[in-house]
Amino acid sequence: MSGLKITEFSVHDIRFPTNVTGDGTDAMNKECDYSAAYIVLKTNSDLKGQGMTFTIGRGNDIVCYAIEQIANRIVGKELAPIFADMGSFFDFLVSDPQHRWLGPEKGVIHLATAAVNNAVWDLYAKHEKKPLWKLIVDFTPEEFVKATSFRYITDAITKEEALALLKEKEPTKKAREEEVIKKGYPAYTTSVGWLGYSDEKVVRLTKEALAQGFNHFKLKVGADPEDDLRRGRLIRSIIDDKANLPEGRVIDPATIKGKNAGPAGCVLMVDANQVWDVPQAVEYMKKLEPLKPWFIEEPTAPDDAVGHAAIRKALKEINIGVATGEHAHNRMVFKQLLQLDAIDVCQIDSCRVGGVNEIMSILLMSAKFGVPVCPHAGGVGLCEYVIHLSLIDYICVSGEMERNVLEFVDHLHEHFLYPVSINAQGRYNVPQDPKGGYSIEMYDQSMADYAYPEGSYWVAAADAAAKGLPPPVPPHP
Ligand SMILES: C[C@H](O)[C@@H](O)[C@@H](O)[C@H](O)C(=O)O
Ligand SMILES: [Mg+2]
Repeated sequence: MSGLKITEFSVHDIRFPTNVTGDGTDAMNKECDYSAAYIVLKTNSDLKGQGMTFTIGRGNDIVCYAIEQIANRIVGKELAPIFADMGSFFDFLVSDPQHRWLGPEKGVIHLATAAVNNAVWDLYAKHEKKPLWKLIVDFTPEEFVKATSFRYITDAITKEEALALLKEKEPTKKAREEEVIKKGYPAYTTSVGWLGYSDEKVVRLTKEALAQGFNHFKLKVGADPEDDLRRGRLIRSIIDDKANLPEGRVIDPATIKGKNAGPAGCVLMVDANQVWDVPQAVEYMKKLEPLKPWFIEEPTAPDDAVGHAAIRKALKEINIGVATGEHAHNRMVFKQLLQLDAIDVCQIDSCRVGGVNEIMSILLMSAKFGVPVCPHAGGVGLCEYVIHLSLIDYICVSGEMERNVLEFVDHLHEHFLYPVSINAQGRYNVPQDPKGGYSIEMYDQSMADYAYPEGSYWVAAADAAAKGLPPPVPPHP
């Protein structure tokens, strides 16, 4: 590898018109075009690294500009010393005082950091000819700790504690790797219950998801309690009826323990996307108690760790848990959520925090505090990313899988060269292609068609708008 260098990069504003079909909508985000602020890192060899962060449309260009500014700092850098010390590389990425002033480690600048950092991890994995998860799973505990970001979290977990935790899991790693390759990783679906879907669509998609093997379903709530109850009861009426289970389907009790599962072994979760104040969240969730959800996700402002703790305490008496994390912008927010006993489920986002190194910190803290990690994946490319992170969590860090569920949304996978897939038991297959890296490479054609505003789709949409016609509906396989 001697002499391998980053020589240049290109940044792409790619937007998919999910708003046309209402995909991805929730009580806070009633319109959204799933978008990727995407970077391709080039080297003085054939090797390329791809990375992205997720936005919901407008504003993707602002993130792209920030990505350019961060990527400028790594052009010309040799890769051997970076790969040998990814922890120091992360510190370098977040330590430019001018960029740091814009965060630190939050907001647009941190989203951009994630895209660049994830692209370097992708390069590293491809260079080693391993999928990203396997690259990290093959680290020694010492290498794992070296690549993790510990700044500002040593009051929650020290390097020594992390090392001890990883060493304890080390002897049984191989067995877990074999098991998950055979069985797949547990998943749940959100794409049955987007807020903008009609009741008919919710019913149809719930039946389809059940037939596909899912037994965990998430519904968007928070716009109107009567609507939520009606939609939730519709879903419950399908998933609680044993007759609807696919033939021969047996649900493992370990996957549903303590989750308010219904008589057919199915679990419902609800997600409010931050619409409530703390007391409102408690009052509203009391109204939704008949739905018996396992948890309420994002009940209030994502930075409010104390507020989440208060909601969790209040909802304990009606046996509803609290989940959050998709908008928790760095490891320090997760630290506080864990230290305050504020969450039952930790929902990391692969590109809202600064990329893989920071995820490793959060996985370690969650394992120490005994909180399951169920990553957020409602967006474009996020499912492709997070399966790698859940595998790292299971094989190296927590050693637990059946209590966990990884979010799955069935949108836009056709644009990726190494898309995720779900097996007949409703579980994620393990990505195995040695060329796939962090699974985020997009087809050139997709990047060209959906580039904003010059891609063929957006030109056609602008033409339609000029003629007063509705936007074209993109083909879905
Ligand atoms: C706007 C997005 O689709 C969100 O609704 C989505 O990420 C969601 O919160 C989720 O949990 O998947
Ligand atoms: Mg959510």
